[in-house]
Amino acid sequence: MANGNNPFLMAQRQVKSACDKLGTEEAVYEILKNPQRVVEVAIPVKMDDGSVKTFIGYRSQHNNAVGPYKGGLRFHPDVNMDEVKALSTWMTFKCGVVGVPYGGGKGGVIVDHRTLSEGEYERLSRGYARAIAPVIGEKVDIPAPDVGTSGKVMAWMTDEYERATGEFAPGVFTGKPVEFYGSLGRTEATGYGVAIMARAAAKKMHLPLEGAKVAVQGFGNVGSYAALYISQMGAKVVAVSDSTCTLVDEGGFHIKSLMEHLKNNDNNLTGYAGADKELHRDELLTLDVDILMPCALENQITAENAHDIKAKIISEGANGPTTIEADEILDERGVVVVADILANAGGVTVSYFEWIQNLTRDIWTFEKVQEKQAELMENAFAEIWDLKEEKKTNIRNAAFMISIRRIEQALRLRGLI
Ligand SMILES: NC(=O)C1=CN([C@@H]2O[C@H](COP(=O)(O)OP(=O)(O)OC[C@H]3O[C@@H](n4cnc5c(N)ncnc54)[C@H](OP(=O)(O)O)[C@@H]3O)[C@@H](O)[C@H]2O)C=CC1
Ligand SMILES: O=C(O)CCC(=O)C(=O)O
Repeated sequence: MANGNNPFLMAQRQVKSACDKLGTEEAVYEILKNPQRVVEVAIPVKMDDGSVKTFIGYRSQHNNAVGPYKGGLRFHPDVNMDEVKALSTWMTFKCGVVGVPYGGGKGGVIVDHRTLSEGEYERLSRGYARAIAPVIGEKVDIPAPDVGTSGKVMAWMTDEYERATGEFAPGVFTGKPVEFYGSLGRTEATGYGVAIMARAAAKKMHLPLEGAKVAVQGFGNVGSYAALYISQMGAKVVAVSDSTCTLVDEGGFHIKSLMEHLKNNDNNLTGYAGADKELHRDELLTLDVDILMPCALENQITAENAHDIKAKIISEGANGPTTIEADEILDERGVVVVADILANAGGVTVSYFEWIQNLTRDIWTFEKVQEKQAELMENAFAEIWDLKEEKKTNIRNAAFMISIRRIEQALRLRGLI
């Protein structure tokens, strides 16, 4: 990994730049530049063939001045300590952007879960939950799904945590299945938010959403629902991709048919009969569209391809999809980038709603969840847009600035600065 594309260095530069623009005292960056704790665990798993394999996992707890650590768990072969540290840093500022009372955390395991049987996947998930049980808790650190994990994994982990501690603690993980203390609207939440943020940016730019062309990179939890909701808002999703290919349909995809195809095709987009053509997966980013939604992994939009991006709006479903150099190029070219810590904050927002329901034993309707999510994110967008205009900066910097102001207050009131 080139140093410039190390996500943790990138996260630190983003925080520093916003602290400088705000003129905060040095102690603020000094505290926020590193996670408070990073735990590495080795998880032995009995494999189906009788052998034992040890997997390495992490949990990074960035800052808890505002509230318990909060953030997802990633199962992916490229997981590493710096990535987890970066993702936990972004979580702290994401929670500050939408004003939910959490700090940032993130975890991961180095594994390609698709190579595991269902039983091995469950034993690994349970092993990870047991390993981090001493450092998490309903009011300490609350993990959630990310790449390679899902509601099913959160249910296994909640059960394992409860067995390990002897407590009934449904609020220790969020993103659980609705039938197992999950919240209606959590599965859809991140993608829904990415679509709402694209719509808010389009309105500011006087770009009619009706018929606007959209490309969505990554068709997992975030990408598929971002595609579904933006198409329901009137836009035309003309390209989607996953790690196997890019599919193009100039007439606009029927998103629910694509989601159905995935279920019947080993979770791969390739081979979908309803597409005009199939391209290499990376070709999606530079297609001639109005809105681009990167919903896969970090470092996708770089100095190498930023000049070729045709979209006028980018709504970042993924964490860290745009490098700092690419951000500068996009800024110069007038492309509006709705930054990850705002665009994908719908997930943690509805995780917060799930947690409230768990702690109070309440159950909210789908409509209530979506209405409250939309209101919270639209208000955050409006506040950040106004600050961006006032300070003549971009959305990312303004989002970090608003968040840092909130965290700085908590640090001060706790007597840490
Ligand atoms: N889940 C959530 O609530 C939240 C997730 N995020 C972020 O959103 C992003 C996606 O997460 P999520 O949807 O949960 O993960 P999933 O595992 O559900 O989906 C990931 C998707 O990205 C695809 N993908 C992987 N590599 C590439 C690539 N190089 N080009 C194109 N597609 C690729 C995968 O394809 P394949 O299946 O073929 O591997 C899959 O379709 C991550 O950055 C995550 O951190 C942010 C906020 C909340
Ligand atoms: O739902 C959550 O708590 C966190 C989701 C997440 O990992 C993220 O926003 O990147």
